[in-house]
Amino acid sequence: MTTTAWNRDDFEARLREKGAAYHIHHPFNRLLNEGHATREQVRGWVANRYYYQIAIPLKDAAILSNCPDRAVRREWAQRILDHDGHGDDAGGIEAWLRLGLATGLGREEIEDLRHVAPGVRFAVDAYVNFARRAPWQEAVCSSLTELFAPKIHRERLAGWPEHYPWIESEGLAYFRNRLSQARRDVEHGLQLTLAHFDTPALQRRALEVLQFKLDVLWSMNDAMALKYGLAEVA
Ligand SMILES: O=C(O)c1cc(C(=O)O)c2c(n1)C(=O)C(=O)c1cc(C(=O)O)[nH]c1-2
Repeated sequence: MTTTAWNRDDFEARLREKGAAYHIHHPFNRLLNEGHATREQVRGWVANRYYYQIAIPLKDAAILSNCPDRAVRREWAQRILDHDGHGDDAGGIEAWLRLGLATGLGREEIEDLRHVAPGVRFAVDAYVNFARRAPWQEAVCSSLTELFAPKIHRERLAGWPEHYPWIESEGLAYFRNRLSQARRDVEHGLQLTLAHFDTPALQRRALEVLQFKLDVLWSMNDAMALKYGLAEVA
């Protein structure tokens, strides 16, 4: 067992190694991003992931409610505005709904959550509940799967127009917006995590927390694979 803490670079490298378990490698995500999904699988994914999208601001509000540091709250609050929208910006949840419409889903069937699989609901709720109950620094750390998200968004932007020409291209705006937002968010979350988790025990805990969040995303994909199958289009 380690008796001294990793320095910041080594600790960051350990966190980044966790990317090997990111849902980018899940068979259901591979089916989607390699272009083998049916329309029903694509629509099912978008409708289920909507439940994650609407949970993110609840999760971020839970972090704010537990965080006594005003400077952190000032910066973190931006995430809620990004998703819920503000002023002329309709926000990420609305962008996700437009993605759904672009795939041929109706707004009502997305918003009423009729397609959401129980396992997706449980996994997402576990993430929100974790943020409500854990020390705010752990909840911040759990957002660090976003270290790995720009790659998965870029894969969709690069591949989907060719794989799924039936999706109206404006629908992909969500992924474009997230490229810059995720970079900014992850920089903030990462600096907070590297500063706070500075003993061997805390650093081990940070890796456990990140694994928990990876498991949330992986379980969502398991539930979607069970519901929509892993059969490829011919
Ligand atoms: O499409 C994806 O694969 C993906 C993954 C993740 C993630 O890694 O948690 C997020 C998002 N997208 C995303 O769009 C997003 O807004 C987001 C916020 C968070 C978070 O934990 O605070 N993760 C993610």
